[in-house]
Amino acid sequence: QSVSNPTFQWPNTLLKYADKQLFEGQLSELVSGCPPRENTTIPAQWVRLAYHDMATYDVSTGAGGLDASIQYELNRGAQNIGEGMPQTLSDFNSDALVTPFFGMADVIALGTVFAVSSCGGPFIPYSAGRVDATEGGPATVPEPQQDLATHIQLFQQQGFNQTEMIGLVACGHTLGASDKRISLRFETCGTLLQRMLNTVPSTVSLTDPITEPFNYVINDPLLSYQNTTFILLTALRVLHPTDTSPTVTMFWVDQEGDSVCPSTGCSIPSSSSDPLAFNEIGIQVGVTPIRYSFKATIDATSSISNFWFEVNNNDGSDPIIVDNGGTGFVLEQDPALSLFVDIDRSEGVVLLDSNTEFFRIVVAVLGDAASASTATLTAFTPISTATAPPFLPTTTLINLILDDSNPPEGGFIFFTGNVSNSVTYLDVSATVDDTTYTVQNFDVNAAAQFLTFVEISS
Ligand code: HEM
Repeated sequence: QSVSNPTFQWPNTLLKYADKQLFEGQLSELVSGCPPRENTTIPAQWVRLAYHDMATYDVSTGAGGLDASIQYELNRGAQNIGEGMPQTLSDFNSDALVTPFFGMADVIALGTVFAVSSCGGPFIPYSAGRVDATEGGPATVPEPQQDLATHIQLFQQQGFNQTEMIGLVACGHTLGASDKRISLRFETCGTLLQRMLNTVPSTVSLTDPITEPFNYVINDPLLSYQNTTFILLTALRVLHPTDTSPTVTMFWVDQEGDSVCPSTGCSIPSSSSDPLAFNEIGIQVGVTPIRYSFKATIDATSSISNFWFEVNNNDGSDPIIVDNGGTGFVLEQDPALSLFVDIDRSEGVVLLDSNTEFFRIVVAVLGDAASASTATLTAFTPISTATAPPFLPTTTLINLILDDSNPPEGGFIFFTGNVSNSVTYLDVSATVDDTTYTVQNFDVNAAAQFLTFVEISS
């Protein structure tokens, strides 16, 4: 039995994150088992919020739709009444899921996928890429005292005909306080709810729907410069039936020039293999995700141009080459090897007195000490500390300083700066003489598990 799930083409930060949240993410735990809250259920509150957010869509102008404008629309009397609305947004805020490329609107849609599934409804194929509004939309949520003609007209404006309206209302309302969950299983519920979630402003384009976890997803490589070598950390998520025990090998070739790798490439076996936990949606797929980790030591002079993997199922079948659709996983000199967060030189710091933690980030930049150079971090914090919606992430610009404790070495200079442990993503930028290098969407959580933590008591 072979697994033939869709192929993931790296790098695609949005798709990779969407796959991870859909099949491994913890948001699903908040609605596991269709739990009650107040006189209703959490899933019902999440789905109602998604509909009310989407209900601003106007098919004639292409404006509105699922865009998180609901964050600014909660003071509209009858339309968005109820504690379930701010509570739902608070659930989403506290899960720290938004990123610079995945906003609250994508979280609202993801929440509906989990909510519907947890109450016995169908799996809704998930697309990401929504764009968050910065203000409220028109007040076009249908109200119960309006007549049928008004409801029909409002749904038409939202892109749904009369039959679809009846279907969508039925699918949504079986999630509420009443216990008639049966109609969620209507075949059409999945289709109608998917359309509801994918009703977005006409200027927005969504990813193709994700229906299954991708085969072979790699972790973005993490680098460190150490004593004439690059240390490269990466990992490959492999899905396989439980009756095989594959071995996975990483290969790479160097930059043209001084070759130290044989013509077949340098290679190393995985340093560890660990089962990954899929969430309730992921488990339904029925395969075991395993993460194979790699730590490659690469001669810094011959360097690396691309890498790939060989998955051997050890069952007599030919090994599977995982090479990103033929190109390999390419590391360009600029920016990947010219500017990187140095994972071994960076560290976690625990302040024992206050029991707080922060990260001391060290950035390696190609250049010599005499170069005129500056470096900055843009730090992204997903969780808002606001007590009521809108819950908005914050970004902070941090000027880095030359790092005394990491003097220039191997053609690199090292900058440092501290970021709070509530930061999840970093953009890094450095200018050396007249050259600017930038790295976007560095995943702090993914890096944090490789950091050394030091404890200090002042
Ligand atoms: C003519 C259109 C609609 C009208 C007039 C309407 C009206 C209402 C009203 C009055 C409530 C009770 C709110 C409360 O007091 O908590 C409600 C609940 C709900 N509605 Fe709608 N609705 C409409 C369409 C939809 C659609 C299309 C969906 C989703 C697909 C939806 C999903 C829900 C859910 C899940 C609840 C239960 C919320 C909870 O129990 O907290 N509704 N709706």
